Amino acid sequence: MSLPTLVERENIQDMQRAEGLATILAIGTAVPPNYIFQTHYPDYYFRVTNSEHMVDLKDKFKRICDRTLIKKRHFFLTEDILKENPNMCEYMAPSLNTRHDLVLNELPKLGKEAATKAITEWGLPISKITHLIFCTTTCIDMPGADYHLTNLLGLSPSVKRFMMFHQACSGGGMALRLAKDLCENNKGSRVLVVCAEISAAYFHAPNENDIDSLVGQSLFGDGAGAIIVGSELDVLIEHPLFEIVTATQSIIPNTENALTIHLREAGVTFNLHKDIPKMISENIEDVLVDAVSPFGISDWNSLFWVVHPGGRAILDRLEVKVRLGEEKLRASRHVLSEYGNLASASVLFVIEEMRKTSIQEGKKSTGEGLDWGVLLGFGPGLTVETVVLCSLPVSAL
Ligand SMILES: CC(=O)CC(=O)SCCNC(=O)CCNC(=O)[C@H](O)C(C)(C)COP(=O)(O)OP(=O)(O)OC[C@H]1O[C@@H](n2cnc3c(N)ncnc32)[C@H](O)[C@@H]1OP(=O)(O)O
Repeated sequence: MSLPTLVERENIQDMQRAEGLATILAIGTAVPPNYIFQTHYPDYYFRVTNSEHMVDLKDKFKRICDRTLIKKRHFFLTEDILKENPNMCEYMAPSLNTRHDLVLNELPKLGKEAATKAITEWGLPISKITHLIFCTTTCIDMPGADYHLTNLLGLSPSVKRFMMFHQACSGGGMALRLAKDLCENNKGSRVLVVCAEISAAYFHAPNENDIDSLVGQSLFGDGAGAIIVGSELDVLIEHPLFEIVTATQSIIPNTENALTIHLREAGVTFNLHKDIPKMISENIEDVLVDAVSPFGISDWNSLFWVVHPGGRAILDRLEVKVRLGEEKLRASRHVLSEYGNLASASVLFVIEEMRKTSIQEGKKSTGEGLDWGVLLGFGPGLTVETVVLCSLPVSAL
């Protein structure tokens, strides 16, 4: 038998590719039941870390918490768990083993809760999931959370798994970028994306010489988001929510040390430069021009916006810089207020919030009635993940 010719090989490649854009087909989110109101958090945090004597630092922390515009955050960690694990409450004490042991089982379970909601909404049998992408900054272990989630959900043992460790807040956009490539290049594929974060990895006691870390303690919460992506839909069962038009990544010049995240014996530590909001806002217009001007769009207010709610100041500065109407970042501000910064999972919560309110408010499309939108994730680097989306008619849902 002769080997396939070049033409025949190209035909094989064509047959392997899907037609049409990768499309978001379902979304699910989950949070741990335990939550703390932000107004109560300074008292709680300084009490559980035995830091009540740091009166001035606590006052500063209260000021920071007030300025976050976060209402509440959900946490797997409880006061009882922290009492049983005092090394987590001592500033930078070796505690990586403790943190990993606590989180290892919980992370796939939280991911399962979000994924189950997405799979139920999607409507096809679970055996149709061909790929799984699991993204977390919370713990590094093998076999990873992708493997455990495969077992918990009962996915096929031949599901093709991708484990994305330690990608922080740009991880959600990155996972969507990978899902798009997988769907469009593998006919018939259905990709389950799960981003799950448990902030126990980066809970640290206060220290007056580490205000970056203190700022982080006012921001991060726990949550998991799941999305199913596919091309060439089964239109009788599947309901498209958003098309993924393009997905790109860029580095903001000269910001290498602005946001760094490290895995240490004390858990995940981070440095947050005070100027992160300024650095993002001053560069975002260039990113937008690259991403959406090829489609003839230059009016940023004609887009719907799914922005990673990294902190109130990031949203405020971006809104001013690109002259957005005050309602444009409503979904991002809502997620920040209700859950805090959920790192990689945040953008999935924002897109879920956008589709939910678009339906509730009788808008014509899933993107607040608009056709084109942009999803922005920000992570260490500073790295920006930009996903251009098209919304779809609500009437078809
Ligand atoms: C994990 C990832 O990959 C991506 C991420 O999302 S990382 C997280 C990104 N988020 C951020 O960087 C936070 C952005 N910042 C903010 O949202 C706001 O600055 C904030 C809510 C934290 C505070 O609000 P604000 O309007 O700046 O309040 P402001 O009154 O100026 O600051 C409060 C105090 O915090 C201090 N502060 C604020 N940000 C600081 C920072 N990054 N480092 C050190 N100190 C900081 C201020 O100096 C001030 O101290 P005093 O009260 O003693 O003067």
